[in-house]
Amino acid sequence: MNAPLAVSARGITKCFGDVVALDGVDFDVAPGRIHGLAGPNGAGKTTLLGLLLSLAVADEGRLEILGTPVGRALAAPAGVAGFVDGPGLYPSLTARQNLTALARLGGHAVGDVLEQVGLADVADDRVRGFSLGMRQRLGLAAALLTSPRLLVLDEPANGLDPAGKQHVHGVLARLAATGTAVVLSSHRMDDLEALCAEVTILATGRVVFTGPLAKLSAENGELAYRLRTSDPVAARRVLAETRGVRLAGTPRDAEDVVVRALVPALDELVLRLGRDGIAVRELAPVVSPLEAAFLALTEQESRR
Ligand SMILES: Nc1ncnc2c1ncn2[C@@H]1O[C@H](COP(=O)(O)OP(=O)(O)OP(=O)(O)O)[C@@H](O)[C@H]1O
Repeated sequence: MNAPLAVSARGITKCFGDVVALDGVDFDVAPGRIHGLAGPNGAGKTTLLGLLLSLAVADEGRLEILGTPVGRALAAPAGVAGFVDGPGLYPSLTARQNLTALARLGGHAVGDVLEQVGLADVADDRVRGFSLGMRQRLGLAAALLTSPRLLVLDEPANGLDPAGKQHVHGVLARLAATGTAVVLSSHRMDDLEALCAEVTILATGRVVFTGPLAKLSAENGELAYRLRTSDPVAARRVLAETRGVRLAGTPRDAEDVVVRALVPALDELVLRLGRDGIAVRELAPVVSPLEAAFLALTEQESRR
């Protein structure tokens, strides 16, 4: 028999008074997947993560976690770990003492998880003096102690420097490779693109996209690309003559142009430039496909 879905949500609705935080949300995550949750402020991301951690109960809908239907009790099913709104830590204890207090819950050795998140050198320092990024990593270590099969994280890269971020990404990727599902929210589209093969985009409590990132890029259509060539004047002439390519602006650096095109038209432009002896030195989307889709989809929703 196949392993059950880590998360299966159907028609989840959650209100706070008059505010509809989640409105009929359908959402699946398979084991071993890193699933990103994106959406503007107030879209419902934290509310959804809170339901996965059993910090709150949905008003309507059906939620199954690791194959177990979630009832009305505020108790997370076995195998779920994570945190929203920052990890709960004791500032007056050291990193090691914090984890030792939690380690009675089971699983891994404290030293091992401190090593995994890159805090071994500061294990015996008091958490009071920890930076935001260090606290985030310690929160992740606390979650790892229980060997979760579903890990839920709200903005895990918050406060992390680039090296710390890479470290945490590595930890999550290794965890997913062993079959743990990870659901994380982020406002950073580049982080989501680096980590997740699939995303859900929420806007005002509704799912406006859920599925593989590749599908999002394919559906998104025309993107803006920054183009740098060896001969900007001649390049402008070629692009004016190429069907399906539009000049969308000239950035501050006059060497570059911004063009809008679908991928086939862009291919044609590059081939023509080459045939005319104009070298393409740089060609990249101005905003990533995920960011472009995010903006387009969440804008549509807010106009409803
Ligand atoms: N405990 C609460 N009481 C009242 N309203 C709440 C509560 N929690 C969330 N809300 C409201 O529900 C909506 C969704 O909030 P939520 O925090 O889930 O959004 P979010 O996508 O995580 O936002 P952000 O990106 O700003 O963290 C918002 O309108 C918020 O004000």
